[in-house]
Amino acid sequence: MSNDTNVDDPPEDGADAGTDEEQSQSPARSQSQEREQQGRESEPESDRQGERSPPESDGDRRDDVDDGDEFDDPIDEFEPESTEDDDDIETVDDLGSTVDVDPGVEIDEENAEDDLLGGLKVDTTSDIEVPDRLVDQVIGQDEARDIIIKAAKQRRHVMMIGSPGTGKSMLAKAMSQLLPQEDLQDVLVYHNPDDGNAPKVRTVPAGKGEQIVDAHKEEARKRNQMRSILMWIIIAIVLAYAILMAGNILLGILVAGIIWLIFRYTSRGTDAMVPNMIVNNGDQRQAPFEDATGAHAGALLGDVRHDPFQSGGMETPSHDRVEPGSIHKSNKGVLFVDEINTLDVRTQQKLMTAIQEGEFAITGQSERSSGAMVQTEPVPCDFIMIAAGNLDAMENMHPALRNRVKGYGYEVYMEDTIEDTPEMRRKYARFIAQEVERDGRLPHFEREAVEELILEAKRRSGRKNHLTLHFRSLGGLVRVAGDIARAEDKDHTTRDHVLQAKRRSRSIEQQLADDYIERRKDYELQVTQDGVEGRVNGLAVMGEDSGIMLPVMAEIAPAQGQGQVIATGQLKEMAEESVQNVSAIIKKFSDVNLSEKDIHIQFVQAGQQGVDGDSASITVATAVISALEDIPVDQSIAMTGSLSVRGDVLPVGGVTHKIEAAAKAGCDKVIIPKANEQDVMIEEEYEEMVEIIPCSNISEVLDVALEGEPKKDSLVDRLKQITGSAFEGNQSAVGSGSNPSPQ
Ligand SMILES: Nc1ncnc2c1ncn2[C@@H]1O[C@H](COP(=O)(O)OP(=O)(O)OP(=O)(O)O)[C@@H](O)[C@H]1O
Repeated sequence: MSNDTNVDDPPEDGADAGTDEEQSQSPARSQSQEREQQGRESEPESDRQGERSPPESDGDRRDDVDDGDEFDDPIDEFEPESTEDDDDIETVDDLGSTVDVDPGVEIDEENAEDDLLGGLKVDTTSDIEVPDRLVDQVIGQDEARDIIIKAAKQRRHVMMIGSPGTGKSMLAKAMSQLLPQEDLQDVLVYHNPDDGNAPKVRTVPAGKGEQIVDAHKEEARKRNQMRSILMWIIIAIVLAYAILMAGNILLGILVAGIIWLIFRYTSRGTDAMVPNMIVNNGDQRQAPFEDATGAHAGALLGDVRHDPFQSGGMETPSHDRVEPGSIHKSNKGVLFVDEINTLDVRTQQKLMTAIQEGEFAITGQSERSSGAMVQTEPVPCDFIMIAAGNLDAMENMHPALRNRVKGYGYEVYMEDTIEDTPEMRRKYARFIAQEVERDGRLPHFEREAVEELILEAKRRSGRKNHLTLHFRSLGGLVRVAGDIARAEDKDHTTRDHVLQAKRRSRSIEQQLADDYIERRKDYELQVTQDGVEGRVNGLAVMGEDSGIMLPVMAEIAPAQGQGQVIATGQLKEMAEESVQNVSAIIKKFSDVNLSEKDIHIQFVQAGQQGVDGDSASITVATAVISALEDIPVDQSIAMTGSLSVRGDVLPVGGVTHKIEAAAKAGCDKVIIPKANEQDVMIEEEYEEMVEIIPCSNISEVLDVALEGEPKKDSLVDRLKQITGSAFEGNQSAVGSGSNPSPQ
């Protein structure tokens, strides 16, 4: 591959990509650049109407690329248009770092702390200014944002790991806006007269490629025109001679036909001289951003199409069949690969080579295709890779590829929540304005609608004083609410629209959970009244945002041999372990000889998914103790909490959704771990329906859940003694019904 200013001639040899400046910027590319220093170029014989230029040294290619004046004829007249004037995108030197963007609205600083909009004095989101640059639109993720800015400056690769919808691809796109546009190049592939299966490659400054192709086409057109004229003159002479001199018109027609055929088939050669522009950055206003998520080898690494007519003058020249891959299209820009672990190992290895070399030859990816015979000179692919994925992406990523990213870049973990501050709430209001503007059709949101969405962001965070950073799903809510307002032909989206949207945009898990609850009501499987021995209403989470009530039943039966704990209901590993922990406590404090008994524990209708996690261990303990002691459990209570082997109730996830599920199912009280008390952010409508009882040890749980007084020296009584001190201390919390509001 070569890169010089003699734009219309393919070079004979040499390999290059990048510039001296890039050399200092991208250590990953040092090998290719060393080669590039040695690369030589010369013009081919075929193209230049007899003109030849001697091979010339590449020297400093930066100069070559930037200097369009030395273009040879006939391209000289096609000076590339300057791209500087219309480049209004800031370069990395004036990035402005992570300075906060002014929302363009007055702020009531005094009341900012208590105001859900952080003191923003706005009536609707149309009053809020949306920043132009994508990097300024990113909310939260300060570390990732700083890294992206730094990596854009230093041309480093980045690996972003985190939950979906937290801004990974947004940051990658933002990075492409930060890269300098003036480095962009067009890539042309030329026919190689010496070896038809080894097309030559040349890079030229962005915008110049199109001019070269046009010039070649024009040249080819003129050449064809000349040939046509010549052909018709010869045919006319032949016909005239045949008629006038030989007197044989048939012979004349025959010869004319042969001449026509000869001209027709030999004319294909002139078209072959037109280069194939595989990367065209002529119209690019910013460095390219290529999303190669889930791309197969051809789309990622480039391909050469199959040619069904491989001979007889019908074939398509190999350079015309070359297709660029994402790695080539993202040259000087950003290659974004989400779920990088889904790329097969060979593709990951090739990607690694491309990163290392900064250039990668294109060949046919299918072994059976005629394209596999073709291999171009190396094509530049000096991209910055942003690899993204969830935590498991790291495990399955090729270790050497990860090592490349680590060695020449940064790794960053995306945050899921951010502290709730007035400044952050102002940014959330701006997020809604951003989403409305991006969509282009949604009515702007009224102040109350924004407040409701910020409340929802708090709720979805699942942590006190935090806001969720799962913006994709929050953006989904904005769009549904806006769509409802639009369908009603309203000028603005109101709080009511947001509430409707929340009901409408329930996740599949929420819809399933609601369906379960309905069905259980039909079959009277849901017991929420009276006391039942050995039965406890447990609570579980489905998906990310939905709770479900899951009864647990325990039965004690005489053992056939050695007594054992038998748990059914598709328990997963963690849940099984929690059952073992519970049985440890019971064995220790019960005077019943458990070696003679089997303890059966059933997770009733746990469903297809099975039970994961240990958040049901207080439920299991309560059910078993109730069955052992023959004390009924109050069925108006539901509970969630993990249990330590010493009887402490430990915090669990998803308490808000679980409490809401218990309320929906008809329970009056919900026992939760005391440590989770601050995470409760239930919807207003459920606040009146349930009393929340935080507990810190199993004794407190039993005290609330079991009906009637425990007998002296019973298991319940003994448990009270071991957890007595903690129990005394937390007595006040029990039954207090503390019910934190969403705010
Ligand atoms: N931090 C953020 N600030 C502002 N908007 C955001 C942020 N994160 C996500 N968004 C919004 O959510 C949309 C989706 O985010 P994005 O595609 O970047 O997520 P992602 O992390 O790449 O998810 P995935 O891994 O599923 O591809 C963005 O287009 C943007 O509108």
